[in-house]
Amino acid sequence: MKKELYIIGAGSVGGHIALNIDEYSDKFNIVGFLDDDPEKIGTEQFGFKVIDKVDKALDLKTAAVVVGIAFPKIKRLLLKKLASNSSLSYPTLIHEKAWVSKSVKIGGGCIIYPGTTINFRSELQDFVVINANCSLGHHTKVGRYSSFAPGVCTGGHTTIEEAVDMGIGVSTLQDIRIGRESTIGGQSMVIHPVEAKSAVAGVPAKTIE
Ligand SMILES: CC(=O)SCCNC(=O)CCNC(=O)[C@H](O)C(C)(C)COP(=O)(O)OP(=O)(O)OC[C@H]1O[C@@H](n2cnc3c(N)ncnc32)[C@H](O)[C@@H]1OP(=O)(O)O
Repeated sequence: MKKELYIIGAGSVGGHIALNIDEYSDKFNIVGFLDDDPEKIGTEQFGFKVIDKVDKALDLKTAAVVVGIAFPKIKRLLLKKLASNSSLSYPTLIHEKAWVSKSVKIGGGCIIYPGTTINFRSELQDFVVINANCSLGHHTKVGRYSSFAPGVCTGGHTTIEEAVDMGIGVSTLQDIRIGRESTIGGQSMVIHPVEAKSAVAGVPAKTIE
């Protein structure tokens, strides 16, 4: 029997999952969205109803939930709130056209979009979103809640800590560490370690104000 699946966030990530769930898994029936935007509640988005606010998930019993939100800090805040409902489960969704090497470890609640490749001995913690056409080099480590926009390429042994926002088309040199809660601007080439809670951009990536 298929399990009921709620999608949190009726935005671009949630919409992508709603429209393409059959390419991720045949184990779920989407019930609808939960979203805090009052203008969306009661409307239909991407073919499914926006049923209620996110808090509704606190009352659900044994449902599966996908957090369709890319912004790491919003994702983290929301998941900390939902942690009080221990009956929720968070499946990891990997698109059928992603390639994941043997020996890769992927935590719960992750979303891996099509076209992405993840090379050997990489590790993704919980609630990581990897958008389309990313290439994660061998031994890449990604901390929980971090998100990659499309086209991010990591060199081997890159370490990305918790809740990092990797902008569209970012690349990293091998052996780079990016500190927690940092933001990396689109199309940046990261060649030096990035301190926690900083914003860097450019080629090579430098701190921006
Ligand atoms: C499918 C999808 O749509 S996924 C989402 C795709 N979108 C992204 O990935 C967005 C990535 N975001 C960015 O690159 C943003 O510019 C950020 C987050 C790095 C910075 O945004 P803000 O904090 O608003 O910075 P702001 O626009 O004020 O720019 C600050 C300075 O950094 C520079 N800067 C900003 N982004 C970049 C960048 N990507 N590369 C080089 N320089 C940049 C600006 O030119 C500016 O420089 P100045 O002070 O000399 O004029």
